[in-house]
Amino acid sequence: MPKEKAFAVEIEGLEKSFGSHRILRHLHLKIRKGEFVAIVGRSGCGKSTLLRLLSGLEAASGGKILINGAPLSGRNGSAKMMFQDGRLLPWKTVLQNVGLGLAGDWKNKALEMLGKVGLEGRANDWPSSLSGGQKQRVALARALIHEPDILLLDEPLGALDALTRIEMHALIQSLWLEKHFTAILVTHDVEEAVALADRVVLIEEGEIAMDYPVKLPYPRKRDHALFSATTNHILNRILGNNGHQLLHAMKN
Ligand SMILES: Nc1ncnc2c1ncn2[C@@H]1O[C@H](COP(=O)(O)OP(=O)(O)OP(=O)(O)O)[C@@H](O)[C@H]1O
Repeated sequence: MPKEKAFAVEIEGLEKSFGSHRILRHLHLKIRKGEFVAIVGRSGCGKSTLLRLLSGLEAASGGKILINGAPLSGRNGSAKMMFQDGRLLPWKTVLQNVGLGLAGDWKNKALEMLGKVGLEGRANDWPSSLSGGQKQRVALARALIHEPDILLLDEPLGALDALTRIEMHALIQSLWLEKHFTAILVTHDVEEAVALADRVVLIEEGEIAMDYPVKLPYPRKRDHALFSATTNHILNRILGNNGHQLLHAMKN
């Protein structure tokens, strides 16, 4: 029998309010080491808030978060976060951005990481000369160079065009398959969630309303017979009772 993997993240009864506005209510979620979990839900349901709580940027109003079995207090040193805007420093070169915060032989490490995201030729360029997709490749390299246990992805591909997104899915997936970090992705795009995640988790009214295992092999292929059926199933669940009619209307 294979040994069950330990949990990277255990969230127990998590609560978060802003003033009298309760965003997360008694939320429970466990994520195993190396899992890829996508978090979906309607705008404003608290997806980004949950990621900020996991990164330690925000403090909970109640409940517990355990990271690798230990209670989280303050900044989460096991996690790196990637945002929709790459947040590159414009006064540093691409290479310097990737090597930020590293000591010793940082240049060679940064060059190797840039190679993994396909941008070794742009090392000495300024971030302003890169396309949106290239900036996100640099942001991904900058996060992964620290070999974090956990990668928190807050809608990192939200501003990219559809084709670039698909290329980024392949890149993120191949790096995840190679490096075995735990990934937690917030996204509006259910297809993106199905393209990447082991599990798709829906937040509704401050709780986990659905935890759906995506049983498709890696590397994921969009033309797999079950790919669109899985996407539609999840979309229907998010949209509620009207979902089926809505999807049907959109397709006709
Ligand atoms: N610092 C804050 N102070 C007050 N309210 C906040 C703060 N941060 C978030 N909120 C509120 O909490 C709710 C959840 O916000 P959050 O950004 O987590 O939602 P989301 O699900 O990520 O939304 P979207 O999908 O639109 O990005 C929103 O109503 C938001 O206005």
